[in-house]
Amino acid sequence: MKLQVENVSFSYDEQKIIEDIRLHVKKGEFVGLLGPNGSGKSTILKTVYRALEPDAGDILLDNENLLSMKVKKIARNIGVVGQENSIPFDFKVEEIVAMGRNPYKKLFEGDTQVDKEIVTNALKQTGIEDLAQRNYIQLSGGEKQRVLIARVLAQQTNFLLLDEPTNHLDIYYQLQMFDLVKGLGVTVLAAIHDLNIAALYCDRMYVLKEGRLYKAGTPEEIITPEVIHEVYGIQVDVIIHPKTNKVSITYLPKSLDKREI
Ligand SMILES: Nc1ncnc2c1ncn2[C@@H]1O[C@H](COP(=O)(O)OP(=O)(O)OP(=O)(O)O)[C@@H](O)[C@H]1O
Repeated sequence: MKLQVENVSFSYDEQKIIEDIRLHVKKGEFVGLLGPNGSGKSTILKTVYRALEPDAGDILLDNENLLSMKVKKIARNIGVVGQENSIPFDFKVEEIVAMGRNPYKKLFEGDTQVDKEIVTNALKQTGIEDLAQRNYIQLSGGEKQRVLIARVLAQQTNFLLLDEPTNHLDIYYQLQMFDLVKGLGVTVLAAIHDLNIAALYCDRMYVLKEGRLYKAGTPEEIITPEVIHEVYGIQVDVIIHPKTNKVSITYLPKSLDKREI
């Protein structure tokens, strides 16, 4: 499943939020969206999962126009883990994960044995079997996030859109979740703040600045002291880590003595 975003723009009232965004994600690729707060990462993802309608441009999923695709078809093709964890009613965890199966059902159709096995498996994969009978509303931020990741796993789509999917998770679960998603081998477009995590998992990345694409490339091409300074205005040190063979970044705070930098 591949995605093409072609010259997409979006404004709230008169204010341009993203402009002329061109990006693509090849089948099986893990692509990161980076950029400072407010640079437009969520807005791009929202236009792809149709929460927002672009003012201009096209979005194609496997060459089919996503903007005219039926909602149920989109739900069978695209799984979304958004930033907000709110669920309008207080369902049990297991019920929320089972909602991942809805795109495959007719109205009022119950869960089949296969659905139940898929849900059990998603609970296991995310390590939340113990939470299955708990009420969602009572969970911590990180637990909620794992429930929503389990729901998207139960949805079994070939394409995932992730908007900072692990921002509430401790580092153990962050790595577990990214390993899990990477292991699925599906196509992924993910907004990620943590540059080290992005470098570990992304095949390619796009950097946004003030609603426009600033640069695209591999983690080695993007995560350089120059680019990070231009985009985030901070000093960093970057090495290729001998164990991971991936870019590893150290932040150099302003408070550090200039001579030490
Ligand atoms: N409903 C809205 N009405 C007006 N402006 C909005 C609305 N939602 C978002 N914006 C603005 O759009 C811009 C882009 O926001 P967006 O959420 O896409 O950024 P982001 O890169 O995902 O940021 P973050 O890293 O903080 O999550 C911001 O300046 C934000 O204030």
